[in-house]
Amino acid sequence: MTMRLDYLSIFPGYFDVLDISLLGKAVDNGLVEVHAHDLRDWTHDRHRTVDDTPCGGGAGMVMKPDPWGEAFDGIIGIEPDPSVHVIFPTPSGIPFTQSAAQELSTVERVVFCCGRYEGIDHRVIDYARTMWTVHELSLGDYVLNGGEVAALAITEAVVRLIPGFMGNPESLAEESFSPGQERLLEYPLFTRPVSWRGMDVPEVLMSGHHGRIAEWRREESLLLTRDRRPDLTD
Ligand SMILES: N#Cc1ccccc1Cn1ccc2ccc(-c3cc(N)[nH]n3)cc21
Repeated sequence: MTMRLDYLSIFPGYFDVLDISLLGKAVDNGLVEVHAHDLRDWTHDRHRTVDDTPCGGGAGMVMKPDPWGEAFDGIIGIEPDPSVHVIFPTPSGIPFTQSAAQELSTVERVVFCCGRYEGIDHRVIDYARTMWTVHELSLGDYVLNGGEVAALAITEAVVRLIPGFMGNPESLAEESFSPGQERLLEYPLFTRPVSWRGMDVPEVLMSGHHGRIAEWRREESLLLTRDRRPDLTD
């Protein structure tokens, strides 16, 4: 299966980076197909206007609905199709999680709608919900200037889970937040040299005793999780 990814933004250049590294390889081997679009291509005025003042007053500007609607018509189509997943990154979205990434990794088509300014006219999202499967997703409780960086983060989390993308899929199964894994943070990792700037790799890891190593790693994960993410231990 090839996943088609479309990105709608006034800064489509953000997505040039998808030609690099593992994602570039996924494109080369046909696992994913990437298309970035400039929202301004669907404006008709001399200034290629995409924003206007908010109805009801307030600070900043809001993205006009018209360019989005015309871009949807051109990129996705005018017929409803629930198999198309449309993602609006937004600070007011539901938290994006590994399980959401897992679900999205099985989808054939994803369209990222990257807003700017103070956000997109709400009717755009309401319209999209009548046509496709819509996800309003937040990366976390902090505010970015637009949806592009969030779209890149979601893309990476999703595409790496597509079967055939990662060289060693077994490593995915062991990761924190993977299904079936206890919700613990990753234990500290070490590699050679065994001694570096007066600091040594913990002896247990050099013991070859797999039972003790597993026990040490679990204990370290429990301590780290309790200290940094007590919410995961509920
Ligand atoms: N909306 C909005 C908004 C509201 C207040 C202040 C600034 C913005 C900027 N902005 C415009 C589009 C857009 C998309 C996603 C995020 C976003 C996601 C996470 N998790 N943080 N920030 C922000 C975005």
